[in-house]
Amino acid sequence: MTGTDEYEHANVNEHAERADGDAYTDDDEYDETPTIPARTAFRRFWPLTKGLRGWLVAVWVCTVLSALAETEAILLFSDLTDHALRQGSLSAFWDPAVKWLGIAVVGAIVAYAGNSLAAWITERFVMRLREHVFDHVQQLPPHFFQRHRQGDLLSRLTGDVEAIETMVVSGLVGAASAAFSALFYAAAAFWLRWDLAAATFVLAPLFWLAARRFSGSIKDVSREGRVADGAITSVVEESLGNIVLTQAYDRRDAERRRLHEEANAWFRASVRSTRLNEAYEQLVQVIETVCVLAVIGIGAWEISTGRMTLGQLLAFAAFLGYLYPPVRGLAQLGLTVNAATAGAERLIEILDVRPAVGDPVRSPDTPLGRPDGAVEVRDLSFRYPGTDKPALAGLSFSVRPGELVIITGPSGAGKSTVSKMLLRFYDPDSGTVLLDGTPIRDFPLARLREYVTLLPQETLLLHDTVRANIACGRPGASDRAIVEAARAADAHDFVMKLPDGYDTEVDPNSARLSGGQLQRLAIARAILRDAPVLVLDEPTTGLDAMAARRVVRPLRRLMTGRTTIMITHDLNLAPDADRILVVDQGRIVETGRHEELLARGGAYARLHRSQNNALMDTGELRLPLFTEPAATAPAGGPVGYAGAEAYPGWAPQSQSHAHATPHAFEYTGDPADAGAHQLPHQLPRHLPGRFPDGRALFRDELHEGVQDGFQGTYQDGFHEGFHDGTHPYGHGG
Ligand SMILES: Nc1ncnc2c1ncn2[C@@H]1O[C@H](COP(=O)(O)OP(=O)(O)OP(=O)(O)O)[C@@H](O)[C@H]1O
Repeated sequence: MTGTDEYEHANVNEHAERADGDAYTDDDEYDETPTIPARTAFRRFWPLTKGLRGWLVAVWVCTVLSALAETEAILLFSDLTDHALRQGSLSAFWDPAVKWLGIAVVGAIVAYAGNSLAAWITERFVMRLREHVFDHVQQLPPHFFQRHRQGDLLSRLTGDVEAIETMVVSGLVGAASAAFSALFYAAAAFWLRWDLAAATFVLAPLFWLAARRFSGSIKDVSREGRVADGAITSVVEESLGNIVLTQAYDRRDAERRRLHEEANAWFRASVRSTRLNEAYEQLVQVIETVCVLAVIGIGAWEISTGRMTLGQLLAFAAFLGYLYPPVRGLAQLGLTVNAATAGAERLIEILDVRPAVGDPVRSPDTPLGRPDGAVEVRDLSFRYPGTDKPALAGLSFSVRPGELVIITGPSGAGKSTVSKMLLRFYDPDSGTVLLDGTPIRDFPLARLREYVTLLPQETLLLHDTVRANIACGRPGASDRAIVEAARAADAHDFVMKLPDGYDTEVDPNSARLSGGQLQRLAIARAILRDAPVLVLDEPTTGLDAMAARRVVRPLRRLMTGRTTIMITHDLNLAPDADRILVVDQGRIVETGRHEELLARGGAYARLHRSQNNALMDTGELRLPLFTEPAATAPAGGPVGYAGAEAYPGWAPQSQSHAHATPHAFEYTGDPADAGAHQLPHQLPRHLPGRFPDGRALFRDELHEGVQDGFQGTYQDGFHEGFHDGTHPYGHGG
């Protein structure tokens, strides 16, 4: 029994088993957390105790032994009173005293072992539960996070998780020990004087009535407390995240008021909760006093008639003294469990939100290898959960391997939704996305996202070193590969200027890096990932003209040789695209090349005009992405790159229908000496090569002027490298 075993199979997501198969969505229920009975909540989390249950039994055994030891000690006390104390005999003292001491020592050891074990089980359970909920939350669709306050989610993952522990583990252990103790003390009391014990137990239901009276209110107030706790965390989190707005607009008072309001709710719930618990405690004290007085009264009468000794009465009173705490504990436990149910409800609410997508149920008939990158979107329609308006309505397009397709259109047209479909953040309501002819639903999610890389609008950073931030593109990448990727992304120079170079810690709010630098780190990460399909969501948005200019070259290196779908408002890159799709209201309204669309004078021409009036000149962005064939290529061969086969070992790979030019050159010679063959320098720049092992080679021109290349300083040349950051044969140039 290791504690971690088996539990992975525990099914806490009970909704998966629901007979009616209802898919919970979080649309309507999140506003008001559903009320769940304690028993249902307990059953829901019980599976997480798998592998810990043996230890729970061990704790119970310790509890039983410890209760037995206490019982025996009380009986010895009665013996001492009647024989040693009343008769004043020292010789009658030693025997029971030694026994008592022995029992006390054994009892202490057992109690220590039991309590330590209980703490271990408790913390293990909390850890599992937190990981389980965290894991689940990480699979939830993007709109879940847009709609829910992060602070509240944090509070659910911390406070509510701990609350559930008091219900499942501590609750169970507490209930068992209280029940065993109560049973032993009651049995001992009956054994001493059954009639006296029976008279006392007549009053026991009073405890139960008192607990019942309070439990509902305590659950309500706990729920209010948990909600207020989430709200406080949210306000603090949001306020700190918006500190610039707060300071720039002097919103300190407004933020303080917001915190005060939430803190007030917490304050009221907290005070009410303490008052209720205290009232319950005091009521129970009074009930106990009534019981004790009843025993002393009956006892006095019994002693006066000679039917009872003083030692027996004292032992009896001691049993009652021991008996009440567990009885009270049992009733109190009901209250604690009820309070914990409020936390459980909040976690179950999250656990019931289903991930929008999952891995394919059965593996495809043919194994899915690395695709070439042909993307086909067929008749895609999609509505975000909880909305009436479709975000996509019958959208279709296809992209051949290596092509660049730009998706543009007005705000809210559905462009980013297309990127979410390509990465399968959501499945469409109808239609399909195919990658190399295979529906993307048939790819395991992890595999799909390895083949289709997203460069999102906002640059996402881990709170870690620069090295780790690049390496997360391909976990396990060598340092050399990381540095090469950073070089290809034009990030190496600025990284080296950071205080600790690649070991400099950065974080999402780091002021250390500019927007353009962050974007270049993201490009390095994507280069390292080396996926055949790239989805770029507004890669230059938010950057000023200079910064945008600096990311163009690394972006080109990234895009070369990959299928690229670029979502952008920025039409400066449009002349380079093999095809432009203009999207509006979830449909494609125009498609064609830049010049054709401009000549047509339709939606695209209007968009282009409005942008040109609005945008600053971004100069270099207008450079064509793929330069025209080099004049030096020998003539007389296939269309576009005539005579390319004249270069030993290399042949043109595929051709764009738009340009009738190859997208790449493929090494067709002996794989054994692939590394020894450079792409012939006469071949046009920007065209990638591919080696038989599938690794793509990029080639591009260097900056004008002097720049650090792979192995030295270059001037007006070009260099080559593998997209995975390794370098085949030194450098070109
Ligand atoms: N999480 C969401 N929940 C509900 N509706 C959404 C959600 N995200 C987007 N939408 C809606 O879907 C439609 C398409 O949104 P999308 O983000 O794809 O547009 P876009 O073309 O990328 O816009 P922009 O250029 O402003 O980024 C819009 O009407 C938008 O309001």
